[in-house]
Amino acid sequence: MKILVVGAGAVGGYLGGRLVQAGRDVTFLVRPKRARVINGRGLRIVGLGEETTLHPHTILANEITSTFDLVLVSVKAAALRSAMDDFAPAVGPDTLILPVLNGMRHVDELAERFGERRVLGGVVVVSTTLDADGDILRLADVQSLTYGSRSGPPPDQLVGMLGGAGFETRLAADIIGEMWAKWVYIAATGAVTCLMRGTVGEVASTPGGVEFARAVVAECAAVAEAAGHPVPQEALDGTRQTVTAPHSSLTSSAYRDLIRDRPVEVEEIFGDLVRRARQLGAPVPLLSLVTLNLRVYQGRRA
Ligand SMILES: NC(=O)C1=CN([C@@H]2O[C@H](COP(=O)(O)OP(=O)(O)OC[C@H]3O[C@@H](n4cnc5c(N)ncnc54)[C@H](OP(=O)(O)O)[C@@H]3O)[C@@H](O)[C@H]2O)C=CC1
Ligand SMILES: CC(C)(CO)C(=O)C(=O)O
Repeated sequence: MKILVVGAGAVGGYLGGRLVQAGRDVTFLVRPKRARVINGRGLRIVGLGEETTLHPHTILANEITSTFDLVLVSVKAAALRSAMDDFAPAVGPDTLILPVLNGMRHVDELAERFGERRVLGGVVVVSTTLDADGDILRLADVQSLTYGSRSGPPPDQLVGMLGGAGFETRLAADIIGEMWAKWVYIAATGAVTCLMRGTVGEVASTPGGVEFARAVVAECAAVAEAAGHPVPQEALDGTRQTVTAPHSSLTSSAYRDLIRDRPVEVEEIFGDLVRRARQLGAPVPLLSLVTLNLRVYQGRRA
């Protein structure tokens, strides 16, 4: 079973790297600069006491000559459109496409381009970033991938392809519900950390911080509920606990991008949630505020 990982960044490099370690048939679709790094110093996974160097197969867009069984899409939202052009030749009649981007709207873009049936839903929980050397730096010991079909039959063939490779995997019956739950989690974590410019713990240990974080979670959860995908109580309690933990060093990838002056996935994580909330009549003053705040940031960068 041939897997093409599109984007060897923090998420794709980590999951793809684990699959390489487990002996799976993995190729990374990369752009020339990233190819030079990986072909020079290797694909390195570091942090939390680990220092792993791998030498995976890499390929550039113009070198794709065959199709793959699975395309794992792990680019940032802003790069999705050009990535779709790049990996299109790798998509054959039976290829499945599994995106792991945060948010929801990438699924529609992929389905519009490649067809509803082959585009799965995916939720990844890792905490990784690329360091100055281009190595994949692990920030927390969490790694899971939940995936599932959005409409067609369950993709049972992926169980063996992705399972047992050093990260948890789960084939979900309701992947759209799981994506909403993750969206609530990431939007809440992102809003708290980006708006307050601090870690979860810094916000929670400041007077008013816990109340603020709770209000953000309530807003996000109300949108999911209004959209017909209420977050299960246990997951919601977990999110609330995570974003109000006083000593937590947790941030979000949106916040990590913000403090490094990189583009933030503003529209995908926050703007799209606000848009849906308005359509559904759910009040979202805090999410509107973080969206405006980050749009100003994004505008200044442009
Ligand atoms: N980091 C995290 O902890 C988590 C991130 N996510 C989500 O996962 C998604 C990916 O994030 P993350 O991995 O952090 O992002 P990164 O920026 O670290 O990685 C994205 C990678 O995609 C590559 N890329 C972009 N366009 C192409 C292309 N056309 N062909 C090949 N490679 C391409 C970039 O390479 P280049 O060097 O060429 O620009 C880059 O290496 C986002 O939606 C994010 O929200 C979800 C959970 C956790
Ligand atoms: C799970 C979490 C919060 C890990 O960083 C994430 O998805 C993100 O930051 O994008």
